[in-house]
Amino acid sequence: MSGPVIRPRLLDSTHGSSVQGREGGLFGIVLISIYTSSGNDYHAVIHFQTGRIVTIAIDIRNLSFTYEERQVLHDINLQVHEGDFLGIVGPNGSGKSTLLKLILGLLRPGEGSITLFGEDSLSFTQRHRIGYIAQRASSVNLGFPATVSEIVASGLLSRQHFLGRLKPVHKESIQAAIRMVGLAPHSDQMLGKLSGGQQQRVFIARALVSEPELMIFDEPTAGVDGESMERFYQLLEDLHCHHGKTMILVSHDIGVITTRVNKVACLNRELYFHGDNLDFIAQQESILDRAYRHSVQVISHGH
Ligand SMILES: Nc1ncnc2c1ncn2[C@@H]1O[C@H](COP(=O)(O)OP(=O)(O)OP(=O)(O)O)[C@@H](O)[C@H]1O
Repeated sequence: MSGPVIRPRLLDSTHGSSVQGREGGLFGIVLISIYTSSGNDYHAVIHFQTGRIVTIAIDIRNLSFTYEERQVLHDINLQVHEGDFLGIVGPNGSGKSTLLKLILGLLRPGEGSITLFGEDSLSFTQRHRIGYIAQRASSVNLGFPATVSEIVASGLLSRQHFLGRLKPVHKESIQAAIRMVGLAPHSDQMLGKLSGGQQQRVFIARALVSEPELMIFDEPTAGVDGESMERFYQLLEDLHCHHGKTMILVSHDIGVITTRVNKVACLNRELYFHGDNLDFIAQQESILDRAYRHSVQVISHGH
């Protein structure tokens, strides 16, 4: 039998890593901790079926958060594994965006901790590993006079590149990101001339250009028409299945959550469910009933 595949960034021999194992017993997974001489403590899981070691991209432990005097997140424990496509669902005001802001290091946890690829979220320095796509309408001024290529190029700023000094390799990355989202014929067009669905894909290309491993989408289809939405979800599936991206998608649309993602988290201040989408579907009624406190209105578009 061939041994587990160990990804180089997980076990960096220059750090003199060692691996300790502990049987988890759940779903044929062994939890391991990898201690490095640099002091990082990476957590990972070994999947017996595939023999792969999978990094825990996000590790949220005992997280609580309060705005002024109002607690909006209480004792959240959640792990996102490399390769997950996690859908986060919950009613209005249930803390979904707040959770994303905490993951992105924009807010400080009141209690508990968030670890991104083994580093504390507040001191995380490898921002290019995470792509964030906000709600389209609120993210930029759509009248801003810039072409698709220029908007996508701005995604390289997080890696300290400057537009005037783009090297051929960066220009190729920009065009590759534009091709990936199917907008090659529009690369020189002004953003404001594109449809809502196309504009959304420009923002995805902007996030893709720094080659993130983890992509986070906050209500990405708000204001996007049905046909564009279908194309948009096909793109997400492609990024997940064929480009190996780890994905988090916040959506009110429970129909999308259950059919497009492979993991679901149901949030309303507390975490009411976290697990496989098929398990969520099987228990959906009782989970939503508890989480939405009997005021549930399930929006399903039957994708
Ligand atoms: N900066 C802030 N200061 C005070 N309260 C806030 C702030 N931001 C959000 N809140 C409150 O915290 C709660 C959670 O908000 P959050 O935006 O995280 O929820 P959400 O689940 O993303 O909601 P929606 O689905 O409507 O976007 C809400 O009651 C909101 O009014």
